[in-house]
Amino acid sequence: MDKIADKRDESAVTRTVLPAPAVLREEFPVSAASYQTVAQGRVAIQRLLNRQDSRFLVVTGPCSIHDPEAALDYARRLAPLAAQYSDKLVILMRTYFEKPRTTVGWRGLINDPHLDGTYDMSEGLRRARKLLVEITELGLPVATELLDTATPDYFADLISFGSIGARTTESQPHRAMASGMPMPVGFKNGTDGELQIALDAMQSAQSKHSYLGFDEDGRCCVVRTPGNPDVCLVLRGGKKSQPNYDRVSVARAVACLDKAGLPPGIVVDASHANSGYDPERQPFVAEKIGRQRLEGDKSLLGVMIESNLVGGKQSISKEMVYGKSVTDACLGWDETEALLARLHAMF
Ligand SMILES: O=C[C@H](O)[C@H](O)COP(=O)(O)O
Ligand SMILES: C=C(OP(=O)(O)O)C(=O)O
Repeated sequence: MDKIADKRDESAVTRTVLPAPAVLREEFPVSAASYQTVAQGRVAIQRLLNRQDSRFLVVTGPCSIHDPEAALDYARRLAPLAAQYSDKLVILMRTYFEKPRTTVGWRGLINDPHLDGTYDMSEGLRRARKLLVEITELGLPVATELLDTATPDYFADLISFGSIGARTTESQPHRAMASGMPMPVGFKNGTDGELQIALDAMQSAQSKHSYLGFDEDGRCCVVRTPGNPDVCLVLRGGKKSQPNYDRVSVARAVACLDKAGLPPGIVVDASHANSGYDPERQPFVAEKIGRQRLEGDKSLLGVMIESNLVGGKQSISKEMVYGKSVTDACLGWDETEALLARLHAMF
């Protein structure tokens, strides 16, 4: 009998060992100030989810962080506003270090911190953790997308709100990972606008799971989770320019949550398909959500904004503009500051 020729070259796959999570946690420990910020951020969101707090949630920051210095600059501008508006708004900074791509492209600071295809993930994880410590020390809580199921081991202790993205909401490993996260987690509807996968994900994440993961020393282990009671739905629109934040879409989402026995908490991503990928439309969407909420739709907990120091986006090159997105186009700082003031005045 002919032998089946196996033409795969297994030596073509290489592996580089990373520092264990415990090593980075020791290198960049959580200070007392950071601990307090993270805990207060988590409690604030839990209270919004449980209707014990009627403030409006605003998660704002870069689509992706590629320059920690610019991100810290953004945080230093946002932190005083978050404190100033804290009577009516719960403001978190969007600190996204991992990017899911439709096909291929730069995958974020953790994956490729030098933006040159060298994939120095050890440095990427260090930069991400260091920045999270620095931002939370300013008293500003942060939100991030939990994209790779292993990376939260390196920084979950610094995050107040996690998000599972449109491309991974249907993934079993992400649901299981979210079920053990120590912070509230929002699940996005699918890129095609499908809500059901997010509802299923919320139900799954509320349950206990056991899955293959890692301990703080990086050893492979069975991770057993208690289930995460603090979950919500994030509406991000469907294909390209198909928004789902209008009254009818929100009412439909609330009815679906109710039918599934899930809490009626909804956050609206004012970017992506909800703004037709036009960053200048985000204020319109965010203010519309604010008005819908004021007019009685209490299921609307708040909004997410993609914003940076400079509006728009740029390609990765040798001469990049400071504070400008290298992934989706963002709203500029001045417009963001004005939007926050208007949202504060609205409530
Ligand atoms: O928020 C970011 C992007 O929309 C997401 O990473 C997909 O980007 P892409 O379609 O450019 O790959
Ligand atoms: C990738 C993102 O969003 P979505 O999953 O909705 O595409 C994001 O918010 O960075």
